[in-house]
Amino acid sequence: MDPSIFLPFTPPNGLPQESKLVTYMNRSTTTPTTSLTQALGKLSLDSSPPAIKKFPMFYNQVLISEFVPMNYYGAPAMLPESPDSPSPSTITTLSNTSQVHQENVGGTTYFYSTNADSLNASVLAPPPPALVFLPPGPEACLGPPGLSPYATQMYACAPVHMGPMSSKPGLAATFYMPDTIRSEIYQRNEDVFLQADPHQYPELPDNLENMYAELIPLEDPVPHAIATTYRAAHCETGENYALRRLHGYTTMNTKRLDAWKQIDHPNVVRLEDHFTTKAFNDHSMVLVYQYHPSSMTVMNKFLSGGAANTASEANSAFHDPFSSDPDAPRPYTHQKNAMLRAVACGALLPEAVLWSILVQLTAALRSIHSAGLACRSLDPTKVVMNGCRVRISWCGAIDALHPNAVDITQAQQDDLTALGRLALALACRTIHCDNLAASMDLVSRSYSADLKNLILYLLSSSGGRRSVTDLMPMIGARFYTQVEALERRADAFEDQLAMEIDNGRLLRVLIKLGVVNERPEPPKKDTYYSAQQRSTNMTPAVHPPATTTSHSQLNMDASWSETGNRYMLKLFRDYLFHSVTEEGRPWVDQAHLTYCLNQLDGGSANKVELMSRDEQSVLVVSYAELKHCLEQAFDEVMQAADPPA
Ligand SMILES: Nc1ncnc2c1ncn2[C@@H]1O[C@H](COP(=O)(O)OP(=O)(O)OP(=O)(O)O)[C@@H](O)[C@H]1O
Repeated sequence: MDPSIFLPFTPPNGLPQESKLVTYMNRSTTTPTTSLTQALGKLSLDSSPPAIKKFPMFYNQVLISEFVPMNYYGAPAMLPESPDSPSPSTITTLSNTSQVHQENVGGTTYFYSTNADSLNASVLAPPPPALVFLPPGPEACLGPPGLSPYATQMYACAPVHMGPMSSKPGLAATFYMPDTIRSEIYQRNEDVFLQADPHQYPELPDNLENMYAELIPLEDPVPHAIATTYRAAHCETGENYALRRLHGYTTMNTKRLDAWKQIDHPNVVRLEDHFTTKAFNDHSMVLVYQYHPSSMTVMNKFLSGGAANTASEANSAFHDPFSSDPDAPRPYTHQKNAMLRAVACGALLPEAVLWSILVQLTAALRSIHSAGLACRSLDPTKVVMNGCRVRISWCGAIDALHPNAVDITQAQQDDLTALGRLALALACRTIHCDNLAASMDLVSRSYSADLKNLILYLLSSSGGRRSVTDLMPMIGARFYTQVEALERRADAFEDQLAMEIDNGRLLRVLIKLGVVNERPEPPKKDTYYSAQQRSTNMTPAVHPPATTTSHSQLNMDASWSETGNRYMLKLFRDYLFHSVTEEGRPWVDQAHLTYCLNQLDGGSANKVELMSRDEQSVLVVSYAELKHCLEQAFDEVMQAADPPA
C-alpha cells in the first residue's frame, strides 16, 4: 500500500470546516488525553479512567513474536523490520504531498487518494514479514526499531538471564484469573447460587416474619433436635444468611445477644440479628448470622473420617470404623490403634496447619473474652472453615438457650480447655482422645515441643487462672508465619483484582462498541420486537406498546451506524477483530486487541490507521477521536432507548 493514500489528521485549517474531523480536532484539546489530572478529576464509576501506563495483566510477561496484521503494517513506510522506517509523523509529511479526493457523505467527509500509481503501489507493496521476533534483553524494552509499537508498551521485557522466549502459547491464559483462585470462587458461587426446591421442604415456611425467605436446611433433619440450621435469603437485599433456629424457645432474656452483635472479628461468624417466630408452628428463636459459602465444620473436614471427609483433606486410607456411630464405646486399644493408624497412613495434619488454626481461634477467643463473653460451646462442630479461614460459629446460641446468670470467668476458662481438647483432637485426627497419656504421647512424637506445651497448658485446669493472652508467647514467631501467609494471599488477590479492574474496564468499552457497531436500521413505527422475539428470531408483532414510537430513535436515520462517527467505529471494529494476514488468514492477537482497547478507553493521542473495506482509503485517527465518537454514539443510543417523556 502506498503511503500517499494515508490521510493523517491535519490542523483544522487544512480540512474543510464542514468535516466532522475538524470538529473532533477542535474538541481534542479538551479530551481526557490533554491533562491527566483533569481526567483523574473526572474519574467516576460511570466514566472511563484515563490511559494507563502499565498493564498489570502483562506484568512479568515476556516479549512474544507477533504476526503482523495486513492493515496494521500495510504501508511499507511502517514496516517494522527496517531501522530506517519513518515514524508515523513522517508518514504524515509524506501524505501531505499526495493528491486526495474528498467527499462529503451525510455530514462526514471521506478522503480518497486519486493517485492511481499509489493504488497500484499498494497492491504491489512487498508483504510484511510474517513473524517479527523480538530480541531478548534490555534493548527490547527500550523499543528498538524492529518492535511493533505496542509490544514495547505491553510487556515487561524478559530478564537477560532468561534468554529468548518467543513462544506465544499460554499467553492468553495470563489475561485471566489462575484456575486455583477461579475454582475457589466458583465453589463459593456454586453454593450461593444453589436454589431451594420449594417442593422438597414443604414443611418449611415461605418466609420468616416477611424478612427471610427461601429457607434451605444446612444439615440433615435430626428428630427431636433442639436447634436447626438453615440458609435463607433476606427479602429486601437478597443476601444470604445462616439461621440458627432454637426450637420451643420461651425465654425472653436476650441481653447477652446484644453484646454478641457487637463482636466483629474475622474469625467469628457475626451475629446480625435475632427474633422470635411462630412460623415453624412453635415458638422459635431465630439467630441470624453472616453466611459464609462453602463452609465446612472442622468436624467434617478433619475429624469425622467418614464419607464427609474428602480424600484430599483426610487421607482416604485413614478410616474410622466407628465414625458412623460416634457414641459407640471405644476400647482403649481402638483409640490407640486409630491414632497409630493415622500416623502410619500419613493422615496427621501438618504442624503448620495446626498452628494456623490455633492462631485464628486464639485471636477469636481474645476478642470474645475481652468483650466479657464466652463461647460456652467450642467444639469441632462449632468451628467452620472455608478456604484457610477458620471461624467460630453460632456464637451466642448457648447464651440464648441458657440466659441465666453464668460465671463468665469460669466459662472463659472452659473455653480454653475446650480449645485444648480441640487442638488435641486435631493433632490426633480423632475426637476420641480421652486417654490423655496416649494422646499426648502421640503429639510429642509427631509434633514440636511448643505445640505439646500449648495443648498441655490449655488442658491443665489446676494451675491457676489461664488467660488467652498467655498463649501469645507460646505461639511466638509462628504468629509471623501466619501474618506472612495472609499477606501473600492478600497480594495474590490484589494482583488479580488489579487485573480484573482492567478487564472490567475493557468489557465496558466492548459493550459500548457492540451497542453501536452496525446497529441495524431502527425499528419502524408499528414494529415491535419483544425480548422473546429477539432471542428466538420470531416475526415482529405489529402493535407496539406506546413507548416504542420511533420519533426519537436515532433521528429516523436508517443508515445511522454506517455514517458519521459510527463509520469510523465500524472501521475500528474491523481493524480490531477482523484483521487478516497477507495470505488472508485471520490475525488474532489478544495482546494487540487489549492494547488497542486500552488506548481507546484512555483516549490516547496515539493514532491508528483505519482502512475501508474496499481497501481504497485509509483514515488516520487518534484514539482520542475514536473515544469521542464512541461516547457520542453510545449516548445517542441511550437517549433513543429512553421512552419519550
Ligand atoms: N455461618 C455459616 N455460613 C455458612 N455455612 C455455615 C455457617 N455456619 C455453619 N455452616 C454450615 O452449616 C452446616 C450445618 O452446621 P451445624 O453447626 O448445624 O453442623 P452440625 O454438625 O449439624 O452441628 P449441630 O449438631 O450443632 O447442629 C455445616 O456444614 C456448616 O459448615
